[in-house]
Amino acid sequence: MTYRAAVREAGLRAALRSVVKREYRDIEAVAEVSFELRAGEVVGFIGPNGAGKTTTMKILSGILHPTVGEARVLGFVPWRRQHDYLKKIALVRGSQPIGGPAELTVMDSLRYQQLLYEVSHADFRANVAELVGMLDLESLLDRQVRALSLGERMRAGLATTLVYRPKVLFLDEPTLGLDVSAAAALRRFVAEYAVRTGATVLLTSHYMADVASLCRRVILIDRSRVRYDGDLNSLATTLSPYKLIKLSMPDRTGIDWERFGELDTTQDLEQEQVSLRVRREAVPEVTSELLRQLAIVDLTVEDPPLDLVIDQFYQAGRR
Ligand SMILES: Nc1ncnc2c1ncn2[C@@H]1O[C@H](COP(=O)(O)OP(=O)(O)OP(=O)(O)O)[C@@H](O)[C@H]1O
Repeated sequence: MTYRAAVREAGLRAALRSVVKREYRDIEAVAEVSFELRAGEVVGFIGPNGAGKTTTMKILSGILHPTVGEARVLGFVPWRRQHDYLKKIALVRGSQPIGGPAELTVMDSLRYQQLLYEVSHADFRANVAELVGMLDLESLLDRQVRALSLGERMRAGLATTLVYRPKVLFLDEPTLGLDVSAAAALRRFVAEYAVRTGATVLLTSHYMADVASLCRRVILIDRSRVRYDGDLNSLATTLSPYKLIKLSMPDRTGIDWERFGELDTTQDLEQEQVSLRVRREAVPEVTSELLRQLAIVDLTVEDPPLDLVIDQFYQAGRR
């Protein structure tokens, strides 16, 4: 997907000139992105700002027509926007949690969706009852959408989107701006919804907690290309050549840590702890040297935290 974006220099003169003669620049948003999801999978789609995640979601949900390339979801070409397709999928964006007129109450918004998506009365009643329970919406049903808080809007938005039971869900930063407990509640809801309905979910989020709690598989894109597609647990092994050796010892004076590895200062450690970054292949040898030479009380070898690994990966891509 290449966007054609209008550009101009700063200043009033350039602004006036651009009214007569517009200049454009091509922006390649999604280039080498290719993947396949199995029905019922919940997959994390992660990447730094501007990587092309939202553009991919918009293509797959039929909002954007890509400049080149192919996509099929449930056998449909998304950008043909066939009614039968749109009834089976949903795009939920954390930045715009709920659509439709903001003057409506939450219940009216649900009914509006019922008409739009032709949900039978029986299905509507059953789905609303289930969603109201799962999302704790009872007290919000008679409230106007415009007067809801961000977290409440997200819950109401999920209910209005899911009331027609889409089979494929595109969740674009669903926890954006939510507090810790609202984000955790949303994660629980998505996990439970996916299990109950067998929906396929593609989720973008900058919070690794979302991805780690919901997805076994992640697709990592950077600068419009897929850089990793696989098991979340293997991500650290693939992206980072280092492990962390954490050790506890009461007396740490006069030790030249550089002989063993690189001191890692990114972690919150207890007073007696030290964390060393050591290349994976050197871990057995360094560990035995540490134990032989120093009076260590406790030693563990860990993969670096995923957030850190991913951040380092993003930083490396910027250089
Ligand atoms: N409507 C548009 N016109 C021109 N360029 C666009 C448009 N929308 C997005 N882009 C550009 O396309 C690239 C990918 O944007 P996209 O929104 O898909 O990224 P993202 O991975 O979702 O980022 P973020 O994490 O910041 O939401 C960026 O360089 C962005 O500036």
